[in-house]
Amino acid sequence: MSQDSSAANPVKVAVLGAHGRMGSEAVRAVDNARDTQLVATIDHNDSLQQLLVAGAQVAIDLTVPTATEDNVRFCVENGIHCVVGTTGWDEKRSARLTELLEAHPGVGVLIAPNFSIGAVLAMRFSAIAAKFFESAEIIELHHPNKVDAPSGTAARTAALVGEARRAAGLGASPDATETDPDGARGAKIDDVSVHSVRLRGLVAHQETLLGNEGEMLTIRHDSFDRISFMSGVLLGVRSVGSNPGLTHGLENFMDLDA
Ligand SMILES: NC(=O)c1ccc[n+]([C@@H]2O[C@H](COP(=O)([O-])OP(=O)(O)OC[C@H]3O[C@@H](n4cnc5c(N)ncnc54)[C@H](O)[C@@H]3O)[C@@H](O)[C@H]2O)c1
Ligand SMILES: O=C(O)C1=N[C@H](C(=O)O)CCC1
Repeated sequence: MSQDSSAANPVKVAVLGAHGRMGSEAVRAVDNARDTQLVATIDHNDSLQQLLVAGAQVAIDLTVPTATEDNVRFCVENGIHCVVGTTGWDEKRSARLTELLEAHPGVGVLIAPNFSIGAVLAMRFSAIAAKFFESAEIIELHHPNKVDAPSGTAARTAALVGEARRAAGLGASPDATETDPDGARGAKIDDVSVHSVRLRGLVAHQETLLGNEGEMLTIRHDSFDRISFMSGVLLGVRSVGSNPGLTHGLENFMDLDA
């Protein structure tokens, strides 16, 4: 699945959002890997034309929900593959991107709600376990500088859990709450309650709680440091060029069934 890259023939990579928390870590990761070459670093107010001048083959987008769609459109229209970690890719945006990619065959875009291997596995484990439990809720906990809630990972996990519950003929989790004026029961995504905590000291953490009479299964993942996302970012960079069209989720580039 991987693009043919090597130290002698490195993939030319640009990082968008390069001054941010994730972007600066990605700049280091791309710079340090033997088979990738950092050719451009772009942040707010920099011109995307730099990508063309630098001959970028893959752009990593780690910006903000309001900017990511325009960035990706520019890249696709110019034949640059994209690895996207930025949140905000709802169904409408994804549908527009799929249409755009149909007009640009050969270009690949990976949208990865979470690049950490543990979080990808936690999402998969949650989806597998979901049909065996009467109740399911998600708690996501992040640093207080995060601009969106709930997290992209929690939204994706809730969608996977909701889909598995529906397929198994389960309805919404039992809940006798009659009034919830302040949203104490969380956001509802695919009939799954998602609770968002923002706390100084945290990076990115999530729990899927699954309950039956007399038991609870907790599937928890913790990213203590943004380095945890970098092997996934590099896997995306190495794989996206040989996977044209839209790929949703890093698990598609991992051998989870082995
Ligand atoms: N998929 C994952 O594994 C993963 C992990 C962590 C964060 N994220 C997501 O990545 C995004 C960035 O997170 P962060 O914590 O690094 O945020 P951040 O605020 O630290 O960084 C965002 C950067 O993007 C820049 N920016 C804003 N508009 C831009 C534009 N039009 N072009 C280029 N740069 C622009 C900002 O100036 C800033 O430097 C968020 O959506 C976050 O949820 C994803
Ligand atoms: O720090 C963030 O912001 C994160 N964003 C992603 C999300 O919203 O799921 C991934 C985890 C970290």
